[in-house]
Amino acid sequence: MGDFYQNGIITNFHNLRVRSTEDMEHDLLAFSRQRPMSLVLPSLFSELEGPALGHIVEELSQVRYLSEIVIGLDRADQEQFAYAKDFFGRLDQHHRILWQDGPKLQEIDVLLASKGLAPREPGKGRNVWYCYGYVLASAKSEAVALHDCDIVTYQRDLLAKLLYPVANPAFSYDFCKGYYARIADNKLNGRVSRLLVTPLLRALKKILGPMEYLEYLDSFRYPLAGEFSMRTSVFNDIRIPSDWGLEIGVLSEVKRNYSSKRLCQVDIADIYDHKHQPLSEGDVSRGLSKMSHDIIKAIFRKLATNGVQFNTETFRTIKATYYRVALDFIESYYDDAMINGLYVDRDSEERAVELFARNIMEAGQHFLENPMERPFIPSWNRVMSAVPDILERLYDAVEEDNSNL
Ligand SMILES: O=C(O)[C@H](O)COP(=O)(O)O
Repeated sequence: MGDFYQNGIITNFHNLRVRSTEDMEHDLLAFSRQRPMSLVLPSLFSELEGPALGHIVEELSQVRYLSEIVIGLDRADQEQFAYAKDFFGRLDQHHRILWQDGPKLQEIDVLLASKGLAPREPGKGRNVWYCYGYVLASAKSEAVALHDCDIVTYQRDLLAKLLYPVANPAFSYDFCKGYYARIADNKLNGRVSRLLVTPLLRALKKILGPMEYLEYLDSFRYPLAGEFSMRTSVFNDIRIPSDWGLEIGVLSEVKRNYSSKRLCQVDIADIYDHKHQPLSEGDVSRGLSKMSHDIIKAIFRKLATNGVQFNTETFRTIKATYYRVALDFIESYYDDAMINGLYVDRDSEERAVELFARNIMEAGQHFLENPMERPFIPSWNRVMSAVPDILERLYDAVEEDNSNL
């Protein structure tokens, strides 16, 4: 059994392992009458052929409290879209697939691009953004959860725990982030979260002194978790990055719009494993190197909007401080792994930290040279004011694509 520690910044929902999934689902079914719920699944076509998604669909088809499942399907041609319809046909719930590369959704993208409002980069952020647009358009839910499609350890209680805080009408939470331990094959995973994000936040706190934003980000136990839930209206007014800065960007935006009393995190799984990307040390456009670059930039950009001034010297100091903090973290992770009978490869941990330290300098330099770079997708509120019938158009396009589901 875990602990029941509260960090005093956002509410932490623990798993004290005294309640069954069925009992929680029973409550959720009752809540759904007052507060209907949706699930968004951002997926690459390749994930339909991967080891996780088949089982996720099997688990989901036992869930009774969802009004709608919205699948964002990226990188699929016509034949693959037809295959996807069949694949997701096993879901009992009302569900829709957004065929992102299909002609109808591309037409909408072209329309938005002509007004400078379309997401500029492909990726998960873009996929999620269109899915939320569809959730707003279909107006079937008041609470919406999102999780990745590569979770090989998926159990349906993950979804129940994730939705509960925003679905219970007696609670006042608008946003909830999931957390867990990433462990597989007797190893600690979660390299970017453990070895970049937390040590970088601690280094920034050392250098910049107390800052509410840094305390807030640091209060999340797994800031990069791809699993979160929110009241549907939250999405109207947030701007998300289209790149790997998505998770940090969402946390920053909900902080900007809501009191921290309305934000929370929840323990959603005992263990969690997913598809692992290579470190890609030699290539900043791929793998964890690209991911770390995007995340570092997202944090620096947000600090700049909080009044922090950066120059090359600041980035050098951040890099050096980060490096020292991260090495101490490696020690702690190593010992924590040992006491749990797990394994940590110190050499690859140190190589990851060296790469992230280099990327702090590079991302910092990039930030200085491109101060106006904005990977943000506009909020749906802005898009709806520029193209008043956009939600109807999106809804109709998706309905037509899914007409024979
Ligand atoms: O969450 C993370 O830190 C990144 O997604 C990398 O995760 P991994 O080390 O488990 O592949």
